Amino acid sequence: DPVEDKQALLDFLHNVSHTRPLNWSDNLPVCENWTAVVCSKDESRIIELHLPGTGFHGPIPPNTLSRLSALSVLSLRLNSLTGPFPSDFAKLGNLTSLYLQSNNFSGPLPVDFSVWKNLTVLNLSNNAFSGSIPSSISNLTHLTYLSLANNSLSGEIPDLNVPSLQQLDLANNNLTGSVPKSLERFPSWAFSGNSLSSLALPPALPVQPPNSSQPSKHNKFGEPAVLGVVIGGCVLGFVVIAFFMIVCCSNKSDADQNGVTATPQKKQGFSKKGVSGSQDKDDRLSFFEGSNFAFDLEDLLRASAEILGKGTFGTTYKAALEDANTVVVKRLKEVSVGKKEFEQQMQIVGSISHENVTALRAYYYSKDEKLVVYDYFEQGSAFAMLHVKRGEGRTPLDWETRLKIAVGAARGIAHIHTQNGGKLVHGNIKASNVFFNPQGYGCVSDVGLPMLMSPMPPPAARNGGYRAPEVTDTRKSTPASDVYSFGVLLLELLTGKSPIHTTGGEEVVHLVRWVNSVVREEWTAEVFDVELLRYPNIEEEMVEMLQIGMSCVARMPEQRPKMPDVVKKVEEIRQINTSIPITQPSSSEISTPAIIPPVADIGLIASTSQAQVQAQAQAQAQPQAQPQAQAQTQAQPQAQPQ
Ligand SMILES: Nc1ncnc2c1ncn2[C@@H]1O[C@H](COP(=O)(O)OP(=O)(O)OP(=O)(O)O)[C@@H](O)[C@H]1O
Repeated sequence: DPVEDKQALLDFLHNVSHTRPLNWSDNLPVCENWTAVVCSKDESRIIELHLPGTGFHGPIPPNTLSRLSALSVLSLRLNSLTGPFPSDFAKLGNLTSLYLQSNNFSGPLPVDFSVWKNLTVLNLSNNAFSGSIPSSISNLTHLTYLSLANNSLSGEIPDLNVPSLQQLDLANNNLTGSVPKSLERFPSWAFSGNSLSSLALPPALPVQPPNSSQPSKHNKFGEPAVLGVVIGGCVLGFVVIAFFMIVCCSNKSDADQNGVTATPQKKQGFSKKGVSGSQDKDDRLSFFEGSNFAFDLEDLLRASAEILGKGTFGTTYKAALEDANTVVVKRLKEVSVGKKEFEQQMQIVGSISHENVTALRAYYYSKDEKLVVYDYFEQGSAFAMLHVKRGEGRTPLDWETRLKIAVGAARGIAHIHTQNGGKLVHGNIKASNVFFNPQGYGCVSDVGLPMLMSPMPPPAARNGGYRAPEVTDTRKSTPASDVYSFGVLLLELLTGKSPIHTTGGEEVVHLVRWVNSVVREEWTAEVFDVELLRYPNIEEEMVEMLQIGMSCVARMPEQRPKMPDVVKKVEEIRQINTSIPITQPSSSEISTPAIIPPVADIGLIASTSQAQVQAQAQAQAQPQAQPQAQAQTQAQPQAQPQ
C-alpha cells in the first residue's frame, strides 16, 4: 500500500466536510478497495484521484492532497469547495489533468503555471476566480484543453501561444480588449459573454462540433443528444439564432474536452450572465442514499455508451464509466410534470429499498433533459432470456428460473403497492422491465415512470399486450392494472410467447385471448412453451401458474386478485409439489407458510386446477354475462384440498 499517500488522503478526508460517504477505511487496502483512487502499477503511489460530486464543502485542507506528489489526474469537480486556488498544488508537478470546475473557488489564478508543465487538461470553469488570465499558461506546451469559462476573470486575454491547444473556453467572464492573434483560430463562442470588442471576435462559428475532427470513441451516448445544442444554431446565420448557438455551444464545450460530441444541455454556464435558463447549479445528478457511485453528469457524458433500446419513455443507454462501473441511463422524453413533481416522484421511487425492485440510483432534471440512472444488469431482462435467440443454439429458460422470475416480480410489485401510502403503482410491468437480482429472482425496474409522462398514448404493439383493458380508456394505471400486466407476464413465462405476436400467417395474436380460447375449448397442454416439456413433473406447477395468470388478467379490475394474494399463490406453486420453497434467502415481508400436501392429494390438486382453469376461461369469454361464475372460480382455490 502507498502508506504515505494513504495518510495524506485520510488527513484530507478528516479535515474536509463532505456529504457522500467514502469507503476510505484505514484497514482496507487502498489500491484494491478505496473508491475514487487509482494506484501506480507497483501500488507504491496514488496516481489518480476522482472525487466528483462528493459533497465537499469549504476549503481544501492545506498540506493534504498536495502530498500526493505522484498524482497525474485530480478531479474535484462538482463540489462546493471554497477558498483560493490551493497554493500547495504547486507541489503536484506530475499533474496531467486538473478538474476543479463547478466549485466555489475564488481569488486570482496562480501566477506561475509552469510548475505543471505536463498539464494537458485544465478545467477551472464555473467558479468565482477573478483577476487576469496568467500569461504563464503559454508555458504549458502539452495543453490540449483549457476552460476558464464562467468565472469573473477580467483584463485582456494574454497571447497564449500554445500550439497543442485544441479546445478553449473563456466564455462568460469580464474579459476586455480583443482576441489575440494566437487564439483567433478558436470559435467565437469560446469568447462570448465578455466585454470584448465584437470586431475582434473570430468571424465564424464552426459548423461542426469542436471535437469532430478527432476520432471519438465516446460518441454513441452523445449522438442523439446533439438536439438543440448544435443543430439549430449551425443552420442559420441570423443574429438571434447565432446568439442562441453561441450560448449553446459554449455550454457544450465542457464535455467535448473528453470526446463526447454532444451532451444533455447544461444550464450552469448560462446563469451568471443572465441568459434565460435555470439559474441554479442544475447540472448535478441527484443521488440516493446507499448509492456508492462516485460519478457526476460529466462522467456520464464522457462515458463510452451504447444504446440498449428505445422504449416507451425514451432511449436507454449502457454507459461504462471511467471507474469501471457500468450504469444504465434513461433519457426520458415527453416528461409532462414540472421539476417539483418530478423530484417528488423520484424521491418516492428512490427511497424504495427492496431485493425485487431495481434501485433508482440517481436522476437529473433540467428544462431540456431528464435522466434516470439504474444499475446495469449484465444478464439482460426476462424478455431477452425468454425470446431472444429462439431456435438453434439457444439455452432455454428453465422452469426453475421462470418460477423465480414470477416470485420475485410479484414480490417487487406487491412492495411497490405499499409505497407512498399505498398510492404508488408501477404502471409498466413487462418482461423487458424485469431483471434478475443476485439470487436469480425477478426484480422490477422502471417504477412509476408513466406517472411522469403525458397521458399514455394508445398502446403500441410493444407494450399494448400488457396493458389492462380499462387503461386504454382511463389512461391511468392502478394496482389492479399492474396485476393485469403481471398476469400477462405469467402467461408469457408459461407459453414462451410475446403478449402480442404474429403467427407464420402474419395473423396478430393477442396472448390473453389466445390462452383463454385454447383453455376454453378443451384442457390442453398446448399453451405451454415447448421448451418446458423437457422438464419432468412440472405439469401441476404450470397449471397452477396458468390459473394464477388467468385470474390476474380478468377483464374487470375488481375481479382480479390483489398483489399480496398473488404473491402468496405464486410462492405456493412450488410448495404444492415439493418441500423446496421458492424463497429468497433474505426474503421477504410476506411470509409463506409451508404447505406440503400429502402425496396422494397431488393428482386431485392437478385435476381441480385444470377444472378451475377451464371455468376461468369460460368466465373470461363472457365477462359481462358470467360475473358470478368468475367470482366463484376465484374463490375456489381456498377450497382446494391442501
Ligand atoms: N438496467 C438495465 N440493465 C440492462 N438492460 C436494461 C436495463 N434497463 C433497460 N434495459 C434494456 O434496455 C432496452 C431498452 O429499455 P427501455 O426501458 O428503454 O425499453 P423497453 O423496456 O423496451 O420499453 P419501456 O420503455 O416501455 O420500458 C430493453 O431491452 C431493456 O430490457
